[in-house]
Amino acid sequence: MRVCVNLADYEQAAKLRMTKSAFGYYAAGAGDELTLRANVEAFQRLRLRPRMLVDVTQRDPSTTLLGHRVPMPVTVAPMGFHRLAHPEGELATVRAVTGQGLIFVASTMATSTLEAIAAAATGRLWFQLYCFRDREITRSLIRRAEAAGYSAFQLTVDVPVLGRREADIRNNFQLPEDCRVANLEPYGLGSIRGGSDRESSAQEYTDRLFDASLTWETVDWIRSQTRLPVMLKGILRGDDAARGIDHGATGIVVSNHGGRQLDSGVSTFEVLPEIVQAVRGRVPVLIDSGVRRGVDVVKALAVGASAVQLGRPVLWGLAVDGQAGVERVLSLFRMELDNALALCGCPNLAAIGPDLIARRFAEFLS
Ligand SMILES: Cc1cc2nc3c(=O)[nH]c(=O)nc-3n(C[C@H](O)[C@H](O)[C@H](O)COP(=O)(O)O)c2cc1C
Ligand SMILES: CC(C)CC(=O)C(=O)O
Repeated sequence: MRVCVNLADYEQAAKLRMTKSAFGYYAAGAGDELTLRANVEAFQRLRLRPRMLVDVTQRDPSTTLLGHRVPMPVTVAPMGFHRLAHPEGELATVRAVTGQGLIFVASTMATSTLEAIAAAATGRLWFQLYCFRDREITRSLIRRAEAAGYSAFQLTVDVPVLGRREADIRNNFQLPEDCRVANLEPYGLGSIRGGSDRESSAQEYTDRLFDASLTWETVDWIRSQTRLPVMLKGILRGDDAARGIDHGATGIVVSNHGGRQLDSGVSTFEVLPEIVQAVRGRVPVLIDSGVRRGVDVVKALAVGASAVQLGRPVLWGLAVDGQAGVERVLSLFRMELDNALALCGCPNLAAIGPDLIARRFAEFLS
């Protein structure tokens, strides 16, 4: 096998190892995948103005997120069904992520229970919450996550219904028999199979069970159920971010679900300035969707984000080599970040500021 030297190489290597249906589920965006592509392109378009003649022999990319010290401003985004990539699924991922001191965000749709993930972890965990029509299920998930030691929630607000992921429809995506929605098993909802043979079973499952009537009142209700911090994941507008803070959100995750929901929706990086401005430093702003290079972290922080969340590349590492594959993906990413910091003249994250951002030539002339 060719050596993987960046995260894109891991995607190619993972594709060779996975079934068409599983790879399609991980890789796909909604519709024409316009937003999926725009996410990566938005990061790529921004150019940086590196600062010279700064002593960068000592470099420290560490930071604090919700009161917890982390070695770099990167968390692993919540993603469902890790066992499609590797038999050890989320357990391998969480060992790799927390082993490097990073925060793992466990998905409601994990193929290991949140309790088993917590038992395998050696560090900080957050729990991603989907709100079910049956509020008792949602309440029970909150209780279980608290009891298992998770320290914050990310409430996902961008899935009132699932986006149309056409790869899944074409492949009639089903979870294999040995992959279960483990957290939902106690409520008799562990299987994602069946439905129409022209649809994705994930679509059928979410249509049946997820609460499409989610509103700001639901955010209040979730907050009333827990004393833990609740971040809102899936915010794409400054006014929604400000409103979220009014409703007690303790963090904003700028996300379009990796281009899997509204196709033609804005890329996350292009709306980051608007959201940073609306938040005014009151809570941390995280960004995901399209982060593929260490230098993207510098770009996000220069615009005012506190951290990024890494999505699909972690699954590619898992598919290629289980825990070791995830460790290697994270190490590569960290090396890229370290290199970018040094070359920008930033010995630490405090040195990253808006002055690093190059204005476009057209703006120069106007
Ligand atoms: C295979 C897959 C499964 C996902 N499952 C969830 C999920 O269960 N809950 C959630 O809030 N977001 C989910 N997401 C969205 C991610 O949390 C994140 O927003 C996205 O992957 C970031 O984009 P990127 O993959 O381009 O880095 C999923 C994404 C992928 C690719
Ligand atoms: C089954 C889905 C709801 C999981 C998810 O969030 C996704 O596939 O993007």
